[in-house]
Amino acid sequence: MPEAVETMDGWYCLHDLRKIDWAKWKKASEEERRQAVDEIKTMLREWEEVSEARDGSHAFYSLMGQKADIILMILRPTMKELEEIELRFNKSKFAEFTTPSYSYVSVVELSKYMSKPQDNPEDNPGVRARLKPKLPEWDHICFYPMDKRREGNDNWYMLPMDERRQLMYEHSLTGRKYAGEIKQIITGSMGFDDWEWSVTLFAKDVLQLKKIVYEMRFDVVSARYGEFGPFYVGNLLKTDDIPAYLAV
Ligand code: VOV
Repeated sequence: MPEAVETMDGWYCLHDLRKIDWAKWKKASEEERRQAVDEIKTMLREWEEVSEARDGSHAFYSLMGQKADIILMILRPTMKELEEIELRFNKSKFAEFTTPSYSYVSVVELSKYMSKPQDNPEDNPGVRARLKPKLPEWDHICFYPMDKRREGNDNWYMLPMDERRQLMYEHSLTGRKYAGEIKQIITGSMGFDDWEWSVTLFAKDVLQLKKIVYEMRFDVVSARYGEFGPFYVGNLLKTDDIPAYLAV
């Protein structure tokens, strides 16, 4: 039986994607709109304080295309805290003008493919920091869920550990070419959501998102074993820019 790789798990993660009901938003009174904007700005400011205290992190972006208008990605030490945030957002004035379009529940995950058997990577402060990452405020985000294929001869879960390790090593070499251009957060979601992992990429230059995903398509681990869900791409929505984004 192939051996399962051990994972290290960090902060819990919720991706919450919503559409804005622009027709309803336009019909709302100026007072209602002001209240909704103030409330969302207050929430974000409070989350910025949580982030500064290193008790969590979040990202807020507007999305391109018609699948959704906004994405909130939030990281917290417990699932309970994620629930409180989701509930608070749902009960806010602003939520009255949104409809849910997609959500994803997972936990920041690093696997031990690259670590030596005698080492405990969690002793390494760099590894611990990656399990509780501060999400970068880079201009662009790309989010998608993915699986490893289990089909006939292309079954990731039937490969021996050494083969999987080698394929992950090759994957890491492609990834490293994008150091400084792309920051990736991989979260595991087996038992939590419909796909096995979520991939969230941050980029300063939006084109680098296309380039890394394209180049990785040729890594055997993606070419042969990768299956992908919907892709979402968007632009940073800074708290101070929210009134302009929502102005009608
Ligand atoms: C910025 C680039 C980048 C870099 C440097 C990088 C490196 C690494 C390393 C070293 C490791 C293994 C150890 C660990 O840290 O877990 C991983 C792990 C993983 N990756 Fe990755 N990845 C990147 C980027 C990156 C991308 C763009 C994708 C999507 C693939 C695509 O085709 O669309 C991805 C996927 C994953 C997944 C799903 C896993 C977990 C697989 C599993 O079976 O456990 N990843 N990844």
